[in-house]
Amino acid sequence: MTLRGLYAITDSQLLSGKLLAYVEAALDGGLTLLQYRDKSSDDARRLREAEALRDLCARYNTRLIINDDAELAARLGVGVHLGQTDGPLTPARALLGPKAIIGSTCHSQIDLAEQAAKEGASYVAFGRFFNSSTKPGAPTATLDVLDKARSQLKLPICVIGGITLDNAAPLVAHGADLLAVVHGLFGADSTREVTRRALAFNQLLNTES
Ligand SMILES: Cc1ncc(COP(=O)(O)OP(=O)(O)O)c(N)n1
Ligand SMILES: Cc1nc(C(=O)O)sc1CCOP(=O)(O)O
Ligand SMILES: [Mg+2]
Repeated sequence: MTLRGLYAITDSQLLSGKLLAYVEAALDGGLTLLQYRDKSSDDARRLREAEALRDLCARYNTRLIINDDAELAARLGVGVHLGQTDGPLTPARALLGPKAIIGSTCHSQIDLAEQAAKEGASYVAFGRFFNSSTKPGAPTATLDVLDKARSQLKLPICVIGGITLDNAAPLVAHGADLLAVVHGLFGADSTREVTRRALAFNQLLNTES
């Protein structure tokens, strides 16, 4: 499976009251993956919103990924992203089946990525590369790890953390396949601007490789 492109991630505060409109605007500009990320414990809302996003993504032929929650992903028949404390990958792969997309947070550690590959991850995520208002305390990563990852790993490489149109080019030049973005995409004043940014991210991915 080729996984390359813009990977939009939702944020419940940033997208409060405009989740579907802003996600559809991003889809209009082109998304390879969409991650539903809601850190609240409102299970009913999470199910409702995730179902709506699954149906929306299906219209655009974009794969939906649920953050943290393999059970919810299984219920909806979509993929999951798991961090280092979100449970093991092997049972998640068994639960979701061979075709599901499963992502793994590896911070800046190649050994974590090699382990994730062995346990059935579909892509590995490194970050954070820049200051992030969404997750300010995430451990940092540098371009060196991206170079190592590119030369040592066969899986698609995702980068995350403070990525914007102004700082993404070096990440692509150093081998990133997936640009995972929250604020740099959705922190916009209008749906039109979200679509413009998504189109521009895609252009950047196509010209830098
Ligand atoms: C694509 C992608 N990469 C990294 C993360 C971070 O996952 P995690 O470390 O589990 O942190 P939370 O997002 O759960 O706060 C991610 N969600 N997506
Ligand atoms: C959810 C998340 N994980 C990170 C990591 O480094 O693992 S950084 C991050 C936040 C990404 O949002 P923004 O694009 O607004 O910085
Ligand atoms: Mg997590």
